[in-house]
Amino acid sequence: MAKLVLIRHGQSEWNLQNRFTGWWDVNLTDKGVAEAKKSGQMLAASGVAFDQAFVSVQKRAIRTLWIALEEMERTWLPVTKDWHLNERHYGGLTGLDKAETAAKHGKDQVQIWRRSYDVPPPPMEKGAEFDPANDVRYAGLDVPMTESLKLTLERVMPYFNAEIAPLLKADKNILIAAHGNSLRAIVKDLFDVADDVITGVEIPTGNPLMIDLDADLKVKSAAYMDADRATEIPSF
Ligand SMILES: O=C(O)[C@@H](CO)OP(=O)(O)O
Repeated sequence: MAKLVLIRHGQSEWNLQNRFTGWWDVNLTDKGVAEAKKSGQMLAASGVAFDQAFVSVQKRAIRTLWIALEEMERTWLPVTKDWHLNERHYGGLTGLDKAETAAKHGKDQVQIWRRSYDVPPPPMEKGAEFDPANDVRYAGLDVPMTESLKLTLERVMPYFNAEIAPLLKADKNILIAAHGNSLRAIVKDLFDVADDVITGVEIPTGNPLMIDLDADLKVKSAAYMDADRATEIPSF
């Protein structure tokens, strides 16, 4: 049975400041670094032998993975970085304060932008302060201007199915370091979570979710490694 571990990056500077982040490339806080270290220590203690790791092209996830691999004495592990694992693009909300935005547009509207399955936030304006479109790492890509969870899933899952699923089916143990919503997309698909239920699934920062998968990628067991910071796992 293959093991798949999903780690959401440790606390980021904009998690701490309560700002919509999306594709903006913010760093980890000291607390985020500590969460990543603890993740690595728990993964080392689990004794699982990982074959490969995957990560987005955003430094909060890359650093989380690197710090965890350091703790595991596994910095030599093959790592694939790919933008398909990026956080969902937060459109025109990127950089704004979540509480101020709720005060301006109403809590309900902000909750729809944050957690509805298929309503994307207002699009990013071209050339706006936090528009990543001209970032060299995205050269040649049709960078989205906004993404709902549904749109995020539609870019994450074809990548997962093409690049990661075959490894899991071949019984390889895989580590993925990514983001609240790119991981929510993977969880939705693997656990077959309904559209109106996935919106209530909150993946904690820096807390590895260890999943056992059979050869058909059916979930056989799943648990957060740091039980004190665990959230509810969807049924399977
Ligand atoms: O700001 C973001 O990019 C995400 C993750 O931190 O926030 P939310 O909880 O609204 O999905």
